[in-house]
Amino acid sequence: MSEFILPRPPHYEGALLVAKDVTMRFGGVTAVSELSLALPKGSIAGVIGPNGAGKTTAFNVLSGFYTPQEGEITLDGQNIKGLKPYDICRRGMARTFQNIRLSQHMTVLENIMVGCHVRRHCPWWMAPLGLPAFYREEAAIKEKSRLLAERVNLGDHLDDLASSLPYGAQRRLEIARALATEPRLLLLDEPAAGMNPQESIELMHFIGHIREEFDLTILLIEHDMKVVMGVCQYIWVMEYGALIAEGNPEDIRNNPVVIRAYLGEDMGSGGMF
Ligand SMILES: Nc1ncnc2c1ncn2[C@@H]1O[C@H](COP(=O)(O)OP(=O)(O)OP(=O)(O)O)[C@@H](O)[C@H]1O
Repeated sequence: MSEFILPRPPHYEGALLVAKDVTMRFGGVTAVSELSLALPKGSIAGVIGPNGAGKTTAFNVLSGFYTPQEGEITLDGQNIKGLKPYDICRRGMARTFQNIRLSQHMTVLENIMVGCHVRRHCPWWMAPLGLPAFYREEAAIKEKSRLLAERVNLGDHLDDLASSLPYGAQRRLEIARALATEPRLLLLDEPAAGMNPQESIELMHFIGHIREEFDLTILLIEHDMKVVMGVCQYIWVMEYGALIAEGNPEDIRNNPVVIRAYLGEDMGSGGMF
């Protein structure tokens, strides 16, 4: 019997996001190597791997921040490789960042409103003309943003600067801004980073709830294995840019190749899964 569970051929049927043989190089460094994955609609899935495995680069490639040298990427059957992040966002993919990228000098409400502008119908030049349609839409955007702020427990902080929020709240604000773009697919890059154990548990419930409420498919990168194992139905494992394993949390937890990849980082298998 084989010692480990090899990555399976992706099941493209019913997948919202598909990557086929995607390779991304930076000069001599191959950050992502022949990555293939198919993310089923409505699922919550994770990408894990040791530091430098290529996870964030994979997210940057999937969301249009980098164009890979090789491979194909489709969202709901449509090619998105080579499109700009804004266009990919308009097609229904939103994301958060490993290093929080909020407009720190803007308020909570303003940050969420920025996300809403992706779906704005009235062009900016209507504003100086004082056209009522523009102001009606602006009011609707404000109301939608207020409701989203409430949804992420920031309803009492609408006028606070993003920079004044604690770390965990900034992460929730990033998620609210992503939700404001009305995504079908949400990519979360290390959503539990910097959170204490109680906040991480709340985050797991929150991710499950927003998936239901907003009819989302969610792909996340996470180092906190309790969060990954608790919330993901399916997991891809990367090492040195390539997939080394995939499967449900049980498969991954017991996969010697995965344990070895992490042991190589001195993380130990006992406590981590
Ligand atoms: N813009 C870049 N230019 C050159 N090399 C890069 C660039 N971005 C990433 N890399 C390299 O690609 C490899 C993968 O990095 P990446 O940040 O994607 O890993 P990661 O799995 O997200 O790591 P971590 O868990 O530490 O965030 C690393 O060797 C990194 O140094």
